Amino acid sequence: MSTTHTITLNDGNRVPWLAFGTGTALYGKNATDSVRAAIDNGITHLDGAQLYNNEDTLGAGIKASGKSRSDLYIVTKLNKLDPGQTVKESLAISLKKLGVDYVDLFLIHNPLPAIKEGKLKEWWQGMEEAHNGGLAKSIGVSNFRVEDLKEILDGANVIPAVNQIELHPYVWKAAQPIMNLGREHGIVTASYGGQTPLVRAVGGPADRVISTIRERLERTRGKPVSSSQVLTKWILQKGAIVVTTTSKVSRIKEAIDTENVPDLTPEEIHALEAAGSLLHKRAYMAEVFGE
Ligand SMILES: NC(=O)C1=CN([C@@H]2O[C@H](COP(=O)(O)OP(=O)(O)OC[C@H]3O[C@@H](n4cnc5c(N)ncnc54)[C@H](O)[C@@H]3O)[C@@H](O)[C@H]2O)C=CC1
Ligand SMILES: O=CCc1c[nH]c2ccccc12
Repeated sequence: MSTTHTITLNDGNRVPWLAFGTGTALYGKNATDSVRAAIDNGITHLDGAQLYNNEDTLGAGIKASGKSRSDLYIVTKLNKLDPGQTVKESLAISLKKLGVDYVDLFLIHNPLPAIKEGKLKEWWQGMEEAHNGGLAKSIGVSNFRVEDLKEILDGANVIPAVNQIELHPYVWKAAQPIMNLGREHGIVTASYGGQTPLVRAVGGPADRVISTIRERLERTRGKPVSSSQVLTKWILQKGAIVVTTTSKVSRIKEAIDTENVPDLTPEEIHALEAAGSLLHKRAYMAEVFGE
C-alpha cells in the first residue's frame, strides 16, 4: 500500500499528499532506519531540513530503500547562511549529504534569520537562483506570516509553491489570514504538528467532536477509523499536504489508509473547527509567532 493522491502546486509539480518528517522525534538523530521503514511501507515523500542535523542519515535511508530517485519526493529546508554564502551553495551542501542532485522542494525554514539581517527578499532571490539552476524543482517557505509572505511576493519572479505551517484545530483560527493570502496566490499549505490535539493537548475541547466523528466514519466505512485519521482527513480536506512522523509501522500504514476514510461532512468540519477555536495551542515556533 502506498499513497496515491497528489496535490498539484502552482508551478505544475505534483506532490504526494503524505510526508514522513525527520524533525521532532528524529531531530539530531540517525534517521536511516525510520526513513527506510517509511519508504518500505509506502511513503514516498520525505521531509528533511538542515536544522534537523540528519540530512546525511536521511540520505542513507533513501539509498537503502533502493527506490529510484524519480519515485521519491524529497524536501529540505534552508536554516541559515554563513557569511558570504549563497543559497545555492548552502543547498549544494544539503544535496551532497542527501546523496541526490536535486530536491523536489526547498523551503526557507523560518523567516527570522533572514529578517534579523534585513535580507528576506535577498534570501528569496537566492531561492529563485537555486530553482533556476535546477537544484530545486519547486521552492517555498515555512512558518511565514502574512507580513513575511507579502514582503517576498513584492518583486518575486517565482511565487512560493508551498508554505509549511503548523495546522490543526487549535491553530485553525490563527492560521486563517496566512492561509487566505496563500490561497490568493495558489500557495499550497503543508501542515505539520497535525496530531497536536491527540498528543500535545489531550483533554482539550476538540476531543469529544473528534470521537463523535470517528464513530460516524467507522460506521459509514464498516472498518476501523482512528482519531488520528479524523485529524489527518480534516487536513486533507483543507487541500493541505500532511507532514507527520512516527516510529511505528502500524501508524505509517494507518496514515496512508486515511486516503480510504470517507470525507467529513461540512457540519462535522464546522463542529471540529468551532471546538478548536475554544483553545489556542501552538506546539512549535513560538519565536516566530510570539504566542
Ligand atoms: N517546518 C517546521 O518548522 C516544522 C516541521 N515539522 C515537520 O513535521 C514533522 C512532523 O511533526 P510532528 O509535530 O511530530 O507531527 P504530528 O503532529 O503528526 O505528531 C507526530 C507524533 O504523533 C504521534 N502519532 C503519530 N501517529 C499517531 C497515531 N496514529 N495515533 C496516535 N499518535 C500518533 C507520534 O507520537 C508522533 O511522534 C516533523 O518530523 C518535521 O519533519 C515539525 C515541526 C516544525
Ligand atoms: O521544523 C521544526 C523545527 C522545530 C521547532 N521546534 C522543534 C522542536 C524539536 C524539533 C524540531 C523543532
